[in-house]
Amino acid sequence: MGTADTANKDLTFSLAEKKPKVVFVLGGPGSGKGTQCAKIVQHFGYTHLSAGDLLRAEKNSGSENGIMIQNMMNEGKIVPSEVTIKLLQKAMVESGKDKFLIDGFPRNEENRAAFEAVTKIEPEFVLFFNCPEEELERRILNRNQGREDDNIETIRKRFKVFLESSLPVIEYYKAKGKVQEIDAAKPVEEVFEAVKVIFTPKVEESCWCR
Ligand SMILES: Nc1ncnc2c1ncn2[C@@H]1O[C@H](COP(=O)(O)OP(=O)(O)OP(=O)(O)O)[C@@H](O)[C@H]1O
Ligand SMILES: Nc1ccn([C@@H]2O[C@H](COP(=O)(O)O)[C@@H](O)[C@H]2O)c(=O)n1
Ligand SMILES: [Mg+2]
Repeated sequence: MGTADTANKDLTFSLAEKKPKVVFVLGGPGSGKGTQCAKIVQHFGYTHLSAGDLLRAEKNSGSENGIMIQNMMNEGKIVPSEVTIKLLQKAMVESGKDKFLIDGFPRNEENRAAFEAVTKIEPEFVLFFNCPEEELERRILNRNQGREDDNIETIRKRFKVFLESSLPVIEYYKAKGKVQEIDAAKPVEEVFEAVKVIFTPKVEESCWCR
């Protein structure tokens, strides 16, 4: 067995031991996943891992996959799961934490099935930020963070990929009763009020009767 295979097995083993709590955060490009994750981190102590940010960092690190990642991102396409899952596993283990918001993953059926097969982790639930395309387009074109894929041509490709490949994943988790859907077209603070309700531990009704 090569050193890379051994390293991957070690990552898988470390994660399986920890049994981390995972929430998948999904929604169209520009729906506010990153914005709301930052707030959830502050209020509820999760660790935020954005698959897109990890891929951008990997691309910028000069890795052997750098050119492939850049080409896929510029086309709004989804990078093979093997690459993204390794980055996620490494980030989870290296963080030393056990409560994660995994933002922008799984983006397609391949991502979903491979993550489950490799890590054996089932998400606690899926947070889905639902927002109309015109609003997504407006937000991304105003984002100004220097992202190469924030141009109208790539935005439209990303939105098409979202409809064709990512929505079916959301439907898969809906059928399992795991989706918490939020109206993400509202202002940031209003969206976060709805998010807080989901993350705030529920007080059992029976507690009030005692
Ligand atoms: N509820 C909101 N109302 C208006 N603007 C918002 C809202 N939420 C986020 N934004 C703005 O929209 C832009 C996109 O937000 P953000 O980066 O959080 O989205 P994202 O879902 O992570 O996008 P991507 O999938 O492209 O990474 C940012 O400029 C952000 O400030
Ligand atoms: N699971 C994923 C997530 C992202 N990508 C690629 O990164 C781009 C940007 O993602 P954001 O979440 O930061 O918008 C995305 O368009 C994909 O090209 C991926 O391949 N797999
Ligand atoms: Mg983001």
